[in-house]
Amino acid sequence: MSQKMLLSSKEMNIILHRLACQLVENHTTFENSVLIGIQPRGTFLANRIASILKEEYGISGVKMGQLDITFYRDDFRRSDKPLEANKTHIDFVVEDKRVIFIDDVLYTGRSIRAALTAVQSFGRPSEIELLTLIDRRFSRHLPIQPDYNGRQVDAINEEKVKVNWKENDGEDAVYLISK
Ligand SMILES: O=P(O)(O)OC[C@H]1O[C@H](OP(=O)(O)OP(=O)(O)O)[C@H](O)[C@@H]1O
Ligand SMILES: O=c1cc[nH]c(=O)[nH]1
Repeated sequence: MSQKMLLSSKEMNIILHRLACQLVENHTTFENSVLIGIQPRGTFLANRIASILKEEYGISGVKMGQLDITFYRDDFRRSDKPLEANKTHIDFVVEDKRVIFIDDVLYTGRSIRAALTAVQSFGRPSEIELLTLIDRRFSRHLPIQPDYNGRQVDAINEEKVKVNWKENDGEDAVYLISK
């Protein structure tokens, strides 16, 4: 196995600030907008974006949720590894809200397809956008694209993009892992 760094901590930081800035451009005060991190790894990105909104733009109290999609995946019965469900925590209704899904990597699009189904239990949003740190373009199985994206990555199916977060993995970095 070999790994190559795609983004350093410094580069990630620049991208995170740009993504937060693009959100502010579109959502201004976030009065009617909510952030939903896709479990598990999208929640780290959602927390970082929320911190930047607060620290850089003074936008605090943005509604934040975490959505687990495990049992909404179309391939969950095919999984050969034990399923590990995470917590869904959405303590607000999404009815008529502008929802922003946040995930670290967009690959086939199946996780986001599952999230679109899962979120319906919490109401009918007026719109749903997608923010991702890494878009593995040319790998999609479904017509799903990010509205806000950090970096496009071209990788073959045998490779994996791994996003590390300081609070979980001890460092901020993105790696391309070849098996
Ligand atoms: O567009 P997709 O093909 O659905 O891939 C994207 C998803 O893949 C990753 O999670 P994964 O299910 O690989 O879990 P893990 O890497 O945290 O084990 C990542 O955090 C995204 O949620
Ligand atoms: O490269 C990939 C593909 C799916 N999910 C990841 O986290 N990385």
